[in-house]
Order: sequence, then structure tokens, then C-alpha cells
Amino acid sequence: MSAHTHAFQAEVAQLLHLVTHSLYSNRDIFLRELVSNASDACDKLRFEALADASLYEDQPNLEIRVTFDKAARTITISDNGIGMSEAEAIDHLGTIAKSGTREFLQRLSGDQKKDAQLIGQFGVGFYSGFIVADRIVVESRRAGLPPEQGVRWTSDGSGQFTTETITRAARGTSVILHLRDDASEYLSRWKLKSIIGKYSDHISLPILMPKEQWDKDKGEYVLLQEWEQVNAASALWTRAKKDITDEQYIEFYKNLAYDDEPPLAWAHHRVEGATEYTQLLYIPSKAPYDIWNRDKRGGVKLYVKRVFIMDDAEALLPVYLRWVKGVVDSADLPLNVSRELLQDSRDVRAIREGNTRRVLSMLEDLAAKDRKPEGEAWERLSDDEKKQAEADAGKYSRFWAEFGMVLKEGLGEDFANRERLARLLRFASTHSDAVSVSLADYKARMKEGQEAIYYLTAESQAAAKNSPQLEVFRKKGIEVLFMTDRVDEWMLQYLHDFDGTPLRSVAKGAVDLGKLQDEEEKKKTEQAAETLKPLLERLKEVLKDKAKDVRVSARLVDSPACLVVEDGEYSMQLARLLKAAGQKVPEVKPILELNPEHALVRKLDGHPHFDDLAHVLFDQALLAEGGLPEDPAGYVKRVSALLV
Ligand SMILES: Nc1ncnc2c1ncn2[C@@H]1O[C@H](COP(=O)(O)OP(=O)(O)OP(=O)(O)O)[C@@H](O)[C@H]1O
Repeated sequence: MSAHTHAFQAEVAQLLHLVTHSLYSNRDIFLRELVSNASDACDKLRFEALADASLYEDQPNLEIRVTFDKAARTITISDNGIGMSEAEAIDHLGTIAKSGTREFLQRLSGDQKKDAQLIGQFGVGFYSGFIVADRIVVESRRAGLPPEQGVRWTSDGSGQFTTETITRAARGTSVILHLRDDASEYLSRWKLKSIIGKYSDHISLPILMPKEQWDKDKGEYVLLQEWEQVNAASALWTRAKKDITDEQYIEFYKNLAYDDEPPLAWAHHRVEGATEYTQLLYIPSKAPYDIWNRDKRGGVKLYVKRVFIMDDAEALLPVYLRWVKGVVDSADLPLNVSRELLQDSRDVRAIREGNTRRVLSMLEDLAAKDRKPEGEAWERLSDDEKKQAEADAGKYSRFWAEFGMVLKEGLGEDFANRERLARLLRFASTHSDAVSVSLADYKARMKEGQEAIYYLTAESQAAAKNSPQLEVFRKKGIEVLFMTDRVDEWMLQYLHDFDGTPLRSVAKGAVDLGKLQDEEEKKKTEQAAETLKPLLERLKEVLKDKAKDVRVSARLVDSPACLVVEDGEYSMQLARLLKAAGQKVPEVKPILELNPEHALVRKLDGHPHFDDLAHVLFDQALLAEGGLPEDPAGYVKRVSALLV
């Protein structure tokens, strides 16, 4: 039968180039990928056979076989799963269906170490065979097709591959790797078996390898015709917790998440009651490169009674927890459940709520252990407890740095858990450069008579720290939280109070420090407002296009002026963010507040360049606040005029 030559899709060729130039730091993973494909193929067969049992032909026992041939320098991974028709082989092994591929390729930086990590996250699946092979032959027959409609797919990993029709009695697929010269180490039963043990132990199908026996005459081990199962073959999550070691949990995670780093935490539970399911959920230690993509499907695999149903079942967790990885195995859902059905299922809703609660508990637990106990509390711990406390310390901070911004989305999305989510928030503040202050910490530090939790939104922590709006708070030692993430402004629309205490922006409305301001201070401000009335009126007139109002400030100590907006209005920062995102924003005219004590303000009255000075005051307040003067050239001109 004649062979046909096909070109790889451009992205595949590009990936192959990367793979063959061995960006992989860990070559062993090729076997994990190919075994995982074999297992997927068996899952697919089992799934299709639910509707048509004849697909099993005379082989109802699904299994994976791994063998090697020292003389021919080949490793063969075979499965009796769904198999591929010729058209499918051309399609599946010549293109990449995944939509993220192009974006992934664009992200590669050329820095080998970083790229290797990215590739690990992405997983190049079948093509990872070329890490160790310079030629791959795939022989396959799709379940349900006659033996004469088998296919042989061959490629040396350069730009093209060939296919030809073959006769193949066995259903399923064999992937034959012709090893590169530098990959001889894999021609060893021990080596292959140990890789399978490490990466594929949890695969729920038996993985078989031929037994080996010492041949005295030849002076070497030879393979027998007898097969032996080399993996535990019980899905990890179905085993009892006490029978699973931490290493096994971690290895399972690495497989599941394509992550080289161990997870920060995991939870494994069998949930009983109206809806029965097993959940094994992990909190990764690093955010994936596309964490911001809200369309990305969740990271939880769905099984029904141990039969794999689908990857990335987004209905099993709310969107703001899309970075959680894991497995849910339901005892109640029908096997033929589709994504659409999942959205409407009551059982799924119960599972989603249960998963959410579980993830939040894990986070609360990490948060509670983030700081090592000190003093007496530390001394009371046993040696083992100390070790554990040391291992746990800092984990929540790591989590927060990676995923905090995404967790904040939850405040707008998950009303039922808003209170719990609010407790998990962390901020930097006037009292802490580290992003580690919780709202509960803040409340515990509130001054006598303080009635609100104060915050400031800004472009960056540096900008926040130097903001004039903070001056009076600093003077009085009142803590102000810095909200410098883009989502903060959005989040604040849903977070009005915490534990009965309102949140208040220091850049909105008239500053009302309530009982924290003494009578004398209040009087002074009122008096200044009275005395400066004519000046304020004049400024209002000069700045009428820029400022909604000009008034005397109670917030300033060192700076001459600052800008604020009225309660309920978009903050200047939010208006800027929305504008940058191309959205229409209602015009926000700020209020200019003046420090009556400041020399510059005192100089204003009767100044020959009154108008220039007024505009400069306004523009400088805008700059200090993180904005830019509308007319930078005009600003420069005015400053120059004042300098000469
Ligand atoms: N052993 C096999 N039996 C049947 N089909 C296979 C087998 N190996 C690969 N395929 C087909 O080739 C496709 C591409 O495989 P590949 O490993 O590159 O990607 P994937 O399995 O979809 O994704 P990933 O491995 O990254 O999870 C698979 O989706 C599947 O359709």
C-alpha cells in the first residue's frame, strides 16, 4: 500500500522543533505523556461503548502494555483503547486542536529554563515522544473498523509525516519509539518500570510489562513472554486517605496539573449525604501563565463512578476558583452527562458549593498558619509541631502573591461566601510594606473612637505611600490600607463593610475622622474656610473647567493641595482604569482641597500670577494622585513662568 506524505500544521512543526532541541529538563516525562494518551484512549472507548458494547469486540479488558527491544532500539507503548482511523491519525497527530497553542508559543522567551517550565505547564502530549526518539511509528485501528482499515503513521519529527493503510488485527494503538543515540538508558526494564511507578501509578488501568529473567548463557537479562502489572491501578482518590503518602498525593498533582512544583495544600474527602461524591482538590503554588483568562475552563476533572467523563469541568467550581486543580468523582451523575447538562444539574450545584467551601477552608487553614507562633506559644510546641509550623509558615503569603487578585473576583461573584472571602484578603498599608494585613488585623489595631476602615486606591504601592491624602492619617497614627491591584476598585463595589465596620476611601468625600478629630482642629478648619472664602471663590472661577469645587482640607499636613471626589462617585483611579480599557466613563470632576497652613496657599492671595499658580496647584495635586495634567505643555509653561 502506498504511503501519503503530509505536512505538519505550522504550530506542530514549531513545537517539534522545541521538543527536539530538548528544552525539556526532565526527559522521563515522555512516557508519562504516552501512557496518559493510552489511558485516555481506553477511557474514550469505555465511554463510547456505553452506547455500543460491540466496540469491545472480544477484548473487554482494557490495558496498556509497555515493552522494549534492545536490538532494534525501540520502546513500544500499546493500548487496546479507541484507536484511530487514518483520517483521525492525520488530524490528531498532525495538528493541535488546543486553542491556547499559538498564545503559548508566543510566550516562549528563548530562556531555556523558563521555557521548559512553560512547556511543562502546557504539556505537548504525543509530541514529547520526540524528546527521546528520532523516529516514531504509530500503528492503530479504530474500534468498530475492520482490520484492513488500520493505519501506520510515521515521522522523524521534522516538517512532515507519512500515513499508509495497514491490516491490523488488534484494536487500539501502538506507539513505537525509535530511540536517539543518547537515549539508550531507556532500554531498561528497571528504568521504564520506575518511571511508570513515579508518574503513572494512579492510572486506573493495568499497565503491563514483560517479565525478565537472567539468562546464564547470554550473561544478561532477557524478556519473557509473560506479562506483569507494574502499576497500582487504583485511582488514587478512591483509596483511603491513610493508605496514601504525601509523595503520592504530590506526584498525582504533578501529573494532573503539569506542574513541577508541589502544591501548597490539598484536601481529599468523600462527601456523603443527598449528593455523594469524592473530591480531591489541590491549591497550586504557582499561577499558570493565563490565570487572567476568565474564559479558561476550570482545572477539575470529572469522573462518574471512576469512569472519566471530562477534563476541565468548569461547572464544578465558580470562575474565581478556576485555578484549583483536582478530581471529582460523582456517584450520582449519569455517565452520559454533557457540559450543558452539568450547568443545570442540582447535584452539580451541590458539588460546586461543597468544593467551594472546601477550597475556602483550605485557604483559611493556610492563612491561620501563615505566621509562625512566637514566644510561649512556640515553646509549647513539640519538635514535630515546630517542624510542621515552619513548613507551613509563609504558604498563605505565597498563595496570596500568586492568586490573591483572582480570589478578589469572588467578592463580586459569590455572595454566599463574601464574609469568608473578605477575611482572606490581604493588603499593604501605612503600617506594613508587606502585603499581609488582613481586615481582621486592621480592626484589631483600630484607634479608640475610629469608626471606619480607611483605604486608598492607587496605581502602585509607591504612589499610595506618598499620597497627600494620607497626611492627616499619618499624623494621627491611623492605619490606611493600600488598594493597588486593578481589581480592587471593582471589588470595592461589593465590599462596603467588614464585620460591622464600614470601609471608607481617604480620597472620597469630606474627611470625617469622627471622634478622632478634636474640637480645636474642627474649629480651625471652619475658621480657615471662612477667612479664605473670597480666595476659594476666585480659584473656583479660574479652575471651573477642571474642578467641581475648591475647599479647605482637613486631610493635609505637608502638601499644599490634593484632589478628592464625592462619595458615591467613581474614584479618579477607577476612571483612569476604565478609560485605559477603552470604556466610556462619565466625566469625573474632582474637588480641589487646599491646605490653609501651606506657604504656597498663603502666597496665592494677591499673587501676580494667580491664574498660573492656581492651575499649577491643581495639576500638581493631580500628579501626586497618579494622574497626568490634561495639557502637559501648558503645565510646563506655567511652571516655567513661575520659576523665572
Ligand atoms: N494512544 C492513542 N490512542 C488514540 N488516540 C490517540 C492516542 N494518542 C494520541 N491520540 C490522539 O491524538 C491527539 C493528540 O494527542 P496529544 O497527546 O498531542 O494531545 P492531547 O492528548 O489532546 O493533549 P495532552 O496530551 O496535552 O493532554 C489526542 O487528542 C488523541 O485524539
